[in-house]
Amino acid sequence: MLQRQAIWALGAMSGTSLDGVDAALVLTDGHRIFEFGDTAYRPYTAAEQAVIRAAFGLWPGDPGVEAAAEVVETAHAEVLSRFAGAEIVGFHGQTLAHDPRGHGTHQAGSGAVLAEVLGLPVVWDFRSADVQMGGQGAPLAPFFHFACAEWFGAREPLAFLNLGGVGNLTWIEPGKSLPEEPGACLAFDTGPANAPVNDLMLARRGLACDEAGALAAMGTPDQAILDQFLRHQYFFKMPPKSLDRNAFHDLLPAVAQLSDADAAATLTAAAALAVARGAEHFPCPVARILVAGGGRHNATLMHMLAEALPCRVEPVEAVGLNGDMLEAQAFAHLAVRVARGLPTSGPSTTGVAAAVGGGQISRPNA
Ligand SMILES: Nc1ncnc2c1ncn2[C@@H]1O[C@H](COP(=O)(O)OP(=O)(O)OP(=O)(O)O)[C@@H](O)[C@H]1O
Ligand SMILES: CC(=O)N[C@H]1[C@@H]2OC[C@@H](O2)[C@@H](O)[C@@H]1O[C@H](C)C(=O)O
Repeated sequence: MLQRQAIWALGAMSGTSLDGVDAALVLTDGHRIFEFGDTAYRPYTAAEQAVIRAAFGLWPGDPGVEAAAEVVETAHAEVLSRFAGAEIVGFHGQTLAHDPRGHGTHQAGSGAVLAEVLGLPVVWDFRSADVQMGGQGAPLAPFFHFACAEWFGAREPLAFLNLGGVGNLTWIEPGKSLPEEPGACLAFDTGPANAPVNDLMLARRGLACDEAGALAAMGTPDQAILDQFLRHQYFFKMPPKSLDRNAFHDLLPAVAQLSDADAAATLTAAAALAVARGAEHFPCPVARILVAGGGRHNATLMHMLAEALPCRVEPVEAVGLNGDMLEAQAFAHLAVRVARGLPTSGPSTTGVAAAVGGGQISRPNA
């Protein structure tokens, strides 16, 4: 593999919401993105979701983990074998447990199994090395975000916001320096994003989410609850920082007395205000925040973000990116970085002691 040559890499991500597997082709040399290629999505069946969900919080060797890994491998093999032309695969797997200061990090699914099935080198286990060197093991998308900013010709500082179960921000100063050098990127979790609203919708309405933010749009946020929310110690920590998923466990009980619409409005406003608090940590202001992840389909959340932030808030589609595929594309790009010995995280993105190239590479035996 020539060091400078761009190759087609195939990335795959199975997110925390457990809806399915996203896969995408990227032409990259590990530094620059030259082209985005085909994408595909393979939903999990309800039965598959149940097997994986039963293994949430478990570690390698625990009962139930092997079954979850098999489901993850089968779904990935199915969707990834639809593609032709890739030279390498970046396989994130499904995070079952993440405890950077304790056990470590655990993504289900073996890259070695996939390498055999696909007949391609597979880069996987992207997060362990970072955690072992004292990093948070997440987020890993920032160096890819940096390459995206260069790809669409950004000249001013900007930020990417991912609105999944939690929110995370990457602040970028394009052209400033290579992303492996501190100063060009700063990344951190903002706080809860879609997860509390989803939990509320499930508990009160039996629905998976607040479609387009329609319920929240009918309610009024409760200011006292929001004030209390913003006093949480997480907002006073300096980035890079990542969220303990249980850190905001008292948010849902706090809205128990509110009507469905007011509760949805309050939780949606909390997500937006958490992002605004996060933006206060940017080393310098940005003109725009580009939003990826499912939360950008929530019009009420997007509206509240625009109100809370002193800059433009736009879906990543505004610059020609695909907000549903960004994470899969990130692992395609990161796979090439790993194969070429380039770092995948650094002190300003995960808090790791020094820039580190995570991931192991499995090659087919034949
Ligand atoms: N049309 C919609 N209206 C409202 N919310 C939506 C819509 N589509 C997606 N969402 C929200 O986005 C969530 C899924 O987001 P996404 O696919 O980015 O999560 P994920 O990648 O699994 O999570 P993470 O990035 O935390 O791993 C859904 O659970 C829902 O809350
Ligand atoms: C441990 C883990 O799987 N974290 C995921 C999760 O999903 C979104 C957010 O939480 C982010 O921190 C990360 O994934 C993205 C792709 C990242 O590492 O950048």
